[in-house]
Amino acid sequence: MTTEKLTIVPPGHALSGRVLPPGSKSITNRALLLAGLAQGESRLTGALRSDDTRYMAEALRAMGVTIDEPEETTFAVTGTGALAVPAHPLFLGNAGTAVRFLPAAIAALVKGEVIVDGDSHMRKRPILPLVNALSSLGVDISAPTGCPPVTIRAKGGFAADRVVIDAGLSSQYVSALLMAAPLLGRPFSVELAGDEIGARGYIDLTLAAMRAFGADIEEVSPSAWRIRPTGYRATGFHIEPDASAATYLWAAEALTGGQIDIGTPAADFTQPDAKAYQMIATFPQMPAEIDGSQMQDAIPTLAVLAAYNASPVRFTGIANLRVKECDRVRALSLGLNGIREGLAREEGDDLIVSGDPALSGQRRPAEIDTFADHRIAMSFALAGLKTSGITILDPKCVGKTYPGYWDALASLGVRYETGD
Ligand SMILES: O=C(O)C1=C[C@@H](OP(=O)(O)O)[C@@H](O)[C@H](O)C1
Ligand SMILES: C=C(OP(=O)(O)O)C(=O)O
Repeated sequence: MTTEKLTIVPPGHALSGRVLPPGSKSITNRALLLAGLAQGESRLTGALRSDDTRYMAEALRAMGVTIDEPEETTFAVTGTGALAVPAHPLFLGNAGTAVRFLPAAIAALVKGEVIVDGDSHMRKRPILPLVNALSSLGVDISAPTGCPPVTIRAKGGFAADRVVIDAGLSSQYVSALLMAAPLLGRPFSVELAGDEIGARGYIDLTLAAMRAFGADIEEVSPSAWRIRPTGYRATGFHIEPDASAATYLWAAEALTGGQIDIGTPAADFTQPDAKAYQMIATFPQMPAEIDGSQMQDAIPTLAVLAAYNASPVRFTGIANLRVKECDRVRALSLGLNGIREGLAREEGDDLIVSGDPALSGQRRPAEIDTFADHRIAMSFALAGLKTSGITILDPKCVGKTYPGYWDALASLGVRYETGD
């Protein structure tokens, strides 16, 4: 996909067929890291190959981990139980999982200076709560802007055995500290500063992956964990398909009245975004209010679907969508209002989508600014299934988590006009 823009041609028929979403980004990047921290060879199957997982794999390679890619969806990872000082700053694009997970593991294992950096979007995504938590553990770490780049002068361990972390902005800070904990020489406790945590399900994904690689975790309370210093054990690990990617296929099915077999029942996913399936199933009678706090990455999908719903939908609990790959609340309201003025409005951090089934079959030329955000591109493509004239700018940004997205829709009969 080298084209600058892509106009979706509404297929005019129900989308039916079989499309298997790629492996989970969240689980692949956890598994790559944990396998890289273990001694010996781990074989990761069902894995995602995309920009985000490439950045994680390249960073681990730069620190001495051997990673082979024998098949399209398999990584063979051989770790030594140690991480070397990389020769260059680690450039991690806009991969939140890599940028947030790596500094804690580096602080725990590396002896030397490491710079963790990302692209211009990542340089606007906050990391200060994690930096402050690591500082409180005696780690020499700085991020002058509160966002990457982050400089860690690592001493290979922490000076305390308990950390309190504020996860209001991102659960990834908690996951980072949890995954570093088994590497320390003594038991370590991770506690949340408040009860409020969006995306709690991602912490459960972290705990499950850690346990699969041999970690011993006691859940002291719903917001506190005690982890024994076991290190990690190399293992074979299968990664389930990506639930956030699945939401586009579920929504395409609901919008067009089709039947798309994604190969995995919604109830079988362990990722938080699978909860969106129930919401999508209510279309075109979606609820008047949807709390997005526990299925954040599915909100762009649900918001574009809501544009075709019979009644308005208010999305709440989505404040931290403003600090994702872009300000998603703004990108959604701009894109929806670009399709039809008044289709969406922001109220504080809530997004209200008015719902206009008459958009189906209309021609509404609109160029959707994706702000290089894969989820904005993938969700607005759904509008293009029903309304003609929807043009997605920078369509290749889907490579962050779903490089095969445009081909997947094409395999269901969707056609495109390119703007080149
Ligand atoms: O831990 C993870 O794998 C993720 C956690 C969520 O981010 P936040 O914790 O920053 O909300 C989610 O949006 C992101 O796509 C993946
Ligand atoms: C927020 C996302 O990604 P990350 O934080 O991992 O960059 C996402 O994939 O929607």
